Amino acid sequence: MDTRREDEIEDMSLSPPTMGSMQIAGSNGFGHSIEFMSQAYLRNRYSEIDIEDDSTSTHKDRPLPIFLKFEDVEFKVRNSHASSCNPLKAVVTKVATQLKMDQDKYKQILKGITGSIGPGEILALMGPSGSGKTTLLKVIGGRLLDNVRGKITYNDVQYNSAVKRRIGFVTQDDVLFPQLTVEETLVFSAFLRLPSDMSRQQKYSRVELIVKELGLERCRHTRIGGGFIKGISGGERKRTSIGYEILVDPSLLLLDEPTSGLDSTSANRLLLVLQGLAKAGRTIITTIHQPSSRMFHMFDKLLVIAEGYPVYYGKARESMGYFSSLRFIPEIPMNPAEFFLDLATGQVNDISVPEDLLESQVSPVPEKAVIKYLQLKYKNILEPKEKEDNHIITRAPEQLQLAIQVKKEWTLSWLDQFMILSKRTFRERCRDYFDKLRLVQALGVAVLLGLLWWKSSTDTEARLRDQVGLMFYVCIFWTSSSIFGAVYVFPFEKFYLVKERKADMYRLSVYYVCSTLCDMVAHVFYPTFFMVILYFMAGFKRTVTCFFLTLFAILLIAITSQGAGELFGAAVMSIQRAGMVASLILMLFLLTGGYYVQHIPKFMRWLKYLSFMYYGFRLLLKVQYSGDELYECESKGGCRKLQTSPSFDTVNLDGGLEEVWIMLAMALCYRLCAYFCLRRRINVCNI
Ligand SMILES: Nc1ncnc2c1ncn2[C@@H]1O[C@H](COP(=O)(O)OP(=O)(O)OP(=O)(O)O)[C@@H](O)[C@H]1O
Repeated sequence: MDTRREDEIEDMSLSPPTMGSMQIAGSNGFGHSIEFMSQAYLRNRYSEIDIEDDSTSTHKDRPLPIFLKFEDVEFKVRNSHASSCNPLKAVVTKVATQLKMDQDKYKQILKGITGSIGPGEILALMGPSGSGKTTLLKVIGGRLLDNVRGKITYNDVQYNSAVKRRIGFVTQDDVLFPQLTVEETLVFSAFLRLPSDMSRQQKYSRVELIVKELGLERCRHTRIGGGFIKGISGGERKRTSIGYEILVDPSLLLLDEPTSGLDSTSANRLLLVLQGLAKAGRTIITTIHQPSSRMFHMFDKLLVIAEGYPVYYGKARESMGYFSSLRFIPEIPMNPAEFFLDLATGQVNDISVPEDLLESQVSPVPEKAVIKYLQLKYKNILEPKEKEDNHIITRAPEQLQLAIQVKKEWTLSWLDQFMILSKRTFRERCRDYFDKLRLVQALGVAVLLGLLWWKSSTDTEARLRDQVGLMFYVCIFWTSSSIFGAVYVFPFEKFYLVKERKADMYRLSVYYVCSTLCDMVAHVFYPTFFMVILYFMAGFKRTVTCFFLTLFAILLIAITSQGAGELFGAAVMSIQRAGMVASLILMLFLLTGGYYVQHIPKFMRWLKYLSFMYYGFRLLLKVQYSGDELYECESKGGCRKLQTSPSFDTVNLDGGLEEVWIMLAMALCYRLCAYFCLRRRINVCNI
């Protein structure tokens, strides 16, 4: 057994090993990384490293070049399209589309967009808000597959799971775990995504290289943050998101608004990084709102979209010339991006317009007319461009076409994925602020209950009643605490899960098992601390067996409730609705738990058999009061010792195995249902 290997597993995200021959000398500054990036390009750095060490690249050579071509791409959605995570609506939409029904209810978002891009190039998608940039990016990235028309090819091959692995997608909102540091984020991603034939040392080195390439050294040990947690800056967050994607050396990198929220200097630096990545052989497409003139000149190609139609596609540096040739000329000095956006929204206040457009319209020219004019003009010149693009695409080498048709396989075995993901999940959940609050709450409530029920006994009927009341309260407390502790997990992690599943990082079953087990630690430890405090303060039966059996009953309640919480969360997948559903069901379980109502009418009796609180409470009673004595439980709560044979409503408190089996079966059943709900929900979710 390789002991070093074990140590590395233990301390995966701590100090990465030194890089030996790959150590990059120089300052930690971001500017230096850029310099480094261009040097990397000039010396074909990735290939050199492969020869020297083979430790930084996923592939033997530079990223497999991807020639992307999209022809006449159209995309539509139903007008009444609601939550994309609603499987029922998704199925109805799909069926309606296939039957070609409800055509008028569709909204056309992309209306015939054509273009192409090769390795080493950056294509900028520009257009006003709502014009369809993100949608086009998602269609190209294979994130929207239904209702798409047109042809999209990657080295002349259509989208498939092998192509998917070659695509990196940086979403507009950075989907990163707030509790992890920058380095942990990258290390865990590297361990989950890089192939198993790469050694740990090589994976660390790859992270190290990315950290340096993207100038993340200064914040590598800072948490990502967000919400209540103070974390890294917006620019650092964006660079971490890019690093997360380029870890696996994608050939096609798609970025949605990577500069949004950044100041112009940070945005400019980010684009320099992208330029470096493109020069290293990647194909890059980015949507961008208002780049500065300096940034604009870093793009190789430009696609301007207005209301879903293309109004310009071609070399970025020729774009001004194109609009001038149409006689759209700015009357005041304007940044090119600003000029194109004005045109794409049809606002021509400071722009002189062609005479034929002026003649056919009233003054001032309506916005719609400008957009229509631009679309028509673009259509007329589209033909020759297409021919030129075809020429580029058909030159894609044969071997690339073959190389991309690799069958999809998981990079790691189930167990390996489990080992890495459970470590990440545990670390991330342990740092959760709310989890710590739950522990404080549990300990506080235990002390409070202990003081209120100080040394309670079963000497008199009234005292017995008190103790039974305490038991039911404990039952309620752990049911609600565990349900609410679990119900938000999947709705909250939905976006992380969708993102990582789209990148094929791990199997859903691995995620589910890791999530359940890591959460279970809290669901086991917190009730244990709680019971240690409460049990002896409240004066329950003082025998070791009784203590452990009571603890076991509480743990069973907590674990079954956790399963129920997971199921409710996975079924609704929305933070607001999950809370509401959990409260309603909890109330139902509480009422039918056997304390408030015992003589439930026959037609409603089935409810109590669904309530695990009913079985949990019975189990607690049996543990505390089992023996020779028989107790009669009354409708107003409480039980009393019986001297004679039990009456009709008497519960025989011996045993308890039946309740244990029922609750174990319920815990398992809830989890199985939760897993299938999660699978169903996540597969139709989109980000
Ligand atoms: N699933 C959907 N259901 C309904 N409408 C949608 C859907 N997806 C996109 N749209 C609509 O399509 C249009 C284009 O959206 P898209 O997000 O692509 O625009 P965008 O150009 O990226 O905008 P922004 O710059 O503001 O991000 C918008 O009007 C949007 O409301």
